[in-house]
Amino acid sequence: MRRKISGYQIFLFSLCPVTLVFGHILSYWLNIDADKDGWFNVYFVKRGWFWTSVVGWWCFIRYRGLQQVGSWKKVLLRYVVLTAWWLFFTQSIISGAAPIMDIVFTLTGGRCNFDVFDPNEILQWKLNEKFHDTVNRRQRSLAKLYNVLKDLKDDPTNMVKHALSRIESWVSENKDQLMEGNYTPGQLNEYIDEILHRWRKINSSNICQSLGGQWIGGHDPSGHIFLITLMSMFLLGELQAIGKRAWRALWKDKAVFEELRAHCIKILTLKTLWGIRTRRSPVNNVGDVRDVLRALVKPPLESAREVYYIVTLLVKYVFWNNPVILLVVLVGMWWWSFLITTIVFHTLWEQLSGLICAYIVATLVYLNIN
Ligand SMILES: CCCCCCCCCCCCCCCC(=O)SCCNC(=O)CCNC(=O)[C@H](O)C(C)(C)COP(=O)(O)O
Ligand SMILES: Nc1ncnc2c1ncn2[C@@H]1O[C@H](COP(=O)(O)O)[C@@H](OP(=O)(O)O)[C@H]1O
Repeated sequence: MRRKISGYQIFLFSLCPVTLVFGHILSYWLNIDADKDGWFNVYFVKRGWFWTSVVGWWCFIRYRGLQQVGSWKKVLLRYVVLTAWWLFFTQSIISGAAPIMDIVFTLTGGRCNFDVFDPNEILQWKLNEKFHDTVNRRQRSLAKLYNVLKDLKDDPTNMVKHALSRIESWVSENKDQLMEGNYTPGQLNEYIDEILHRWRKINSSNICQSLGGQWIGGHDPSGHIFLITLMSMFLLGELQAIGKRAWRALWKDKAVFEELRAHCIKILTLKTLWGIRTRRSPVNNVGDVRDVLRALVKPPLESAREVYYIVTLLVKYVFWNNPVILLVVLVGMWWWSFLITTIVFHTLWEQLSGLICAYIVATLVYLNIN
């Protein structure tokens, strides 16, 4: 017999594909910049599986507890399947072997590139502006490349030493030395490339990045689209099981809002220095110094106490009693990053391959959750 798909499941299974189509359409109208090195990308999205695991498991523990062995074993199994797929697809877990996404990339003609100098500027010796997309990234990559080449100094060929001296002189902004050499920028790029590829098997984007190279040329399935699809479907998929309890808990605690309101009103109605009337001495009609001092010290202390109550109430309400709020915020953050990726990064085919690879596995896992 055919199982009925609920409205929630339609939402769960269509969120990422619909967002990809939506973002792709937006990309024709919008021309936005996204910072690859921004804190949100670096500390949240790029460590997304960590945040997703912590919030997902915390929600499960708070709403279901660990007593019902049957239920957490199923959750654990789903988590292990998704984690294993994420690891195989994006990380080099077996020493020397590349992750699936990097195997696809190299099989379709991609490689780690070291075109440091602009090959068209034979006399000028300019840095290749296409070598990494921002000045900061280029500088960081050059520093990495320099360190690697420096460690290869014992290489019998003169080439390495030559390349090394040239990058070093570039880094220290001494272009004159570059012009004196007998090489063209294009030849030097080739030397560096050859030396590094001969020295080490560069078969993953991680190794390439660690050497300062640029991972270009092949079909590069979007790691962000892949990871965010997997994370969103995990969080929203598990929300199916805890949703009702979470919703009830959210409204059970309504008294918290009254308490919060009372504390906010207290802060707003605290008497400040100019709100306090000092008692005047009947002898010389001068204001009482103690009143002034009290007015200086008391309001800040009382506000600090109220702020402390408010923060404690909020932390208890969100982190302890209603962690589903964290889950929803996290899904919102992943959705936003997904949208940005679809607008700014990769080709449509690379986005689609990232999506499909995560989507198929997550759909198989969550189609028969009950
Ligand atoms: C009830 C039974 C007990 C439950 C037992 C489970 C307890 C789990 C508790 C949770 C603890 C947290 C464990 C988290 C483990 C991790 O995942 S740590 C590693 C985190 N790493 C990431 O998140 C990296 C994600 N990033 C990427 O994969 C890549 O950067 C990218 C996004 C694919 C991009 O790749 P590029 O090549 O840079 O483009
Ligand atoms: N939403 C987003 N915000 C910022 N950077 C993003 C992004 N989506 C993708 N990127 C960046 O685009 C590059 C390709 O991403 P991916 O293959 O993971 O989809 C990565 O660069 P770096 O690997 O140089 O950091 C990644 O950080």
